[in-house]
Amino acid sequence: MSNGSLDNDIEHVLLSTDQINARLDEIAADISRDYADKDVLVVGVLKGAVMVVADLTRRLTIPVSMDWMAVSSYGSGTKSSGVVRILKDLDADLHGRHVLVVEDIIDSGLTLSWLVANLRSRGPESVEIATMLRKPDAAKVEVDVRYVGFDIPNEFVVGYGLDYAEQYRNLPYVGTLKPEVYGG
Ligand SMILES: O=P(O)(O)OC[C@H]1O[C@H](OP(=O)(O)OP(=O)(O)O)[C@H](O)[C@@H]1O
Ligand code: HPA
Ligand SMILES: [Mg+2]
Repeated sequence: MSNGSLDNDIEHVLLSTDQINARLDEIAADISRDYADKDVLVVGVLKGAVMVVADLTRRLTIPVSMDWMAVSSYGSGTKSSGVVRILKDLDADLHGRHVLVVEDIIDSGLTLSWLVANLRSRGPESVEIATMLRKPDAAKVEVDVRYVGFDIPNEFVVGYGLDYAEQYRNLPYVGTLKPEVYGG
């Protein structure tokens, strides 16, 4: 990890801040239309989804509640362990609610397939998913996603909430890391 600018460790930029913002405008318009007159609970999945939830919900023109869940399947590495742990559960009761799960990325799909099954067992009216990024070539399980920001290649990415060893979440764009960063 460099001591200089945050940008120094980035190999190439996959999605610029402008691209992310333009896509957020479109998805927020879709969600505002689809959920008009519904009692929506936005569930943000900590920690990666913090940026997406903040930027997406501010663009919605409908009232929503927000709640947070923390699950982790990656630890500090770059591969999903497939074992999902609940680190923090929701405060809200899901009975009769329209739940919109917001994620930063669907990679193997293991986290969300597990999470959606878990949330469905709590009696919600509906459960849908919005994700900023998806890696179609990395899918180990199919997850039915209603709103997708961008499909990206099967490379490890950082920024816009996504971390490597808890760093780079605050990059305002999405990029790949230089190989020497993983070298330690
Ligand atoms: O589709 P998958 O292969 O399951 O990967 C996606 C999940 O992995 C990341 O979370 P992580 O466990 O790294 O926690 P974090 O959000 O705190 O970084 C990401 O935020 C998703 O929740
Ligand atoms: O590509 C990724 N980058 C960071 N965190 C992740 N969690 C799943 N996939 C990724
Ligand atoms: Mg992570």
